[in-house]
Amino acid sequence: MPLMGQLSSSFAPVLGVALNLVSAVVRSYRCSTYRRKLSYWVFKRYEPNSVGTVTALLLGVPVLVSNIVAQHPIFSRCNYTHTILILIVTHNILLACFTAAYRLSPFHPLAAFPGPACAKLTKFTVAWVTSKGKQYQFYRALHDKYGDVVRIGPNELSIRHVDAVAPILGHDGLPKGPFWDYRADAGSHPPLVAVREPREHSKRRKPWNRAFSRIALQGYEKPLLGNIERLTEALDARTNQIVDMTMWMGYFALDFMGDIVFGQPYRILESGMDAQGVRGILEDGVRSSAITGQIPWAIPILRWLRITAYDRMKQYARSSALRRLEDTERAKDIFHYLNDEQGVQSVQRPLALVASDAGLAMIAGSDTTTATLSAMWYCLLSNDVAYKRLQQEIDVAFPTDELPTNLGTMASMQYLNACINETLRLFPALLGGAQRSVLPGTGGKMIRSFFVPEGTQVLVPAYSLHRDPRCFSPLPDAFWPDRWLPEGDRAYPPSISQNDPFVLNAAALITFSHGPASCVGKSLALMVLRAVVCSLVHTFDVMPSGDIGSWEEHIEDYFTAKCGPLMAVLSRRKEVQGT
Ligand code: HEM
Repeated sequence: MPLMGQLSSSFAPVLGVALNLVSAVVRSYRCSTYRRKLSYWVFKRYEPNSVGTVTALLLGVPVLVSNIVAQHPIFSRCNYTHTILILIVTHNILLACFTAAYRLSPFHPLAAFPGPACAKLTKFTVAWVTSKGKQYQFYRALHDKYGDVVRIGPNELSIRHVDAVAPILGHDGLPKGPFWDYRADAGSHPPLVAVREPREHSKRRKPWNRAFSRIALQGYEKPLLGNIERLTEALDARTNQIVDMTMWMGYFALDFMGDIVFGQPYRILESGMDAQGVRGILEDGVRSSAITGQIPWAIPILRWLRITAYDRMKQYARSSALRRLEDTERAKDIFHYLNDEQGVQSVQRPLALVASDAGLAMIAGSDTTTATLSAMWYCLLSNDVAYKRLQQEIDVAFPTDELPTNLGTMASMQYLNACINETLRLFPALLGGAQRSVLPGTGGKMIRSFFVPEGTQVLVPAYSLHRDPRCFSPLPDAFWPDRWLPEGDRAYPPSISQNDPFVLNAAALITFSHGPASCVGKSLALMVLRAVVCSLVHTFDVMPSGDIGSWEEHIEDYFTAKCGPLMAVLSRRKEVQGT
């Protein structure tokens, strides 16, 4: 007998029983049409992701109908437990099929938007891509293939267009999306970045605005220069050896942020090692948060199973906050403002809330600064012409051998700031962009010429937008700081001519986001970037060690960028060549 025939004859009875079973279940379900329809309708209409609702729909509904279904003759040999199990399995298979069919169907509100079927079907696709750290490349490849608007989830769009920046992120834009859900235990306080309700967010941002006022920033100058001095000393002790610039930028960022957030540097620069494993705690927390943010309904389950690194990061922030409270000589650090130690507010902020926000300051400040500084070294070490030109500008501005300390002078240095802008463009620390939401009940939103239905999540993918030739041309993928200079000061590389069309759309630079939830620490970040690069380029000659060409390929995107090692050799400059 041919193989197919044998198979069909042996499987026929099994198949028959299985089909009979499914048809019995379906027929029995007809007795309870309303309940079956209820769960499908709820999923179809709301695609819920709260654990309670999902559990009720997946398990509760089959249990509810079990009494009726159990009467059917096909279940006569099954005990009650088996009947329930069969019902749960069949119910969920049917539900998954209906949901999948609906998400791919022309009846879905986002049916008109192109995208890969795997992303339209489930957010697990982006969660998986995120777990590999390649979200930013995934989005870019999708935009290159499908165009400016791509469906990246059942209910989510990525929009790569400068005209989408203001409607999504701006003052009349959209509130934050469910990426930030479940960041705090019930009754506890999410950090500022996770506050989705716009009025609450604006209220919570007030102490942050005080922490980054002009006066407050002046207070952070001394710790900044102190930590740069320690960084310079640590690198000076390692001149003519191979050092990992990413690692040292990370050590600096942690020490500095520890100093200005909690008034206590971790002294990692002095010891040359992260003995408490602070960097690991923060990196694991951010990575876990980036993945689970794609499937936020899973967070309570992971928390219940005690397997979320995000909570370890929160505990760490809390213990740092408690230590800071015991400090009798309280500096005017960020904690000072977040804890309202000036007594500006009529109501004292709860410690849990202050700890949550202080933890955010540590993470938001250190990860992003590390990634941007590493990227800046990569750009400079790969571009000898730019490095030399920057060194020359620094030498002119700071002609003595002393470490540069005048932060005002640095702010006005044209080429230094052009190099920083160009790094922020090519390597935004939040590569994928931040999610916003068209809330249910709002009737939808027009973004450019597209109508985005309510219940849709949207983002502007920073990395893809920053490399869009319609916004930055020529050489959108290359490090060319001159694009940020006035026309007369630009030097053109041989590959391009002065007659090539030039486009610089600064509105498309969203490294610090845009609008009411944009980076509150932007001024501090720029001050730090200028001071670190200025001091090190002034003091050392930094050379790449080996081939650093593939550094860019190893960047991982866990909401904030995680950069791989960048090996370099530093030598102390004999004397500054100032004029
Ligand atoms: C190069 C360095 C930095 C980059 C590229 C960066 C980028 C960003 C971006 C893109 C956002 C917006 C997220 C969103 O729209 O949902 C953000 C928010 C934030 N950043 Fe930064 N950041 C940097 C440095 C800092 C520093 C030094 C701090 C200081 C503590 C800081 C504190 C914050 C806070 C608290 C938020 C949340 C703001 C809110 O939700 O209102 N950032 N940052």
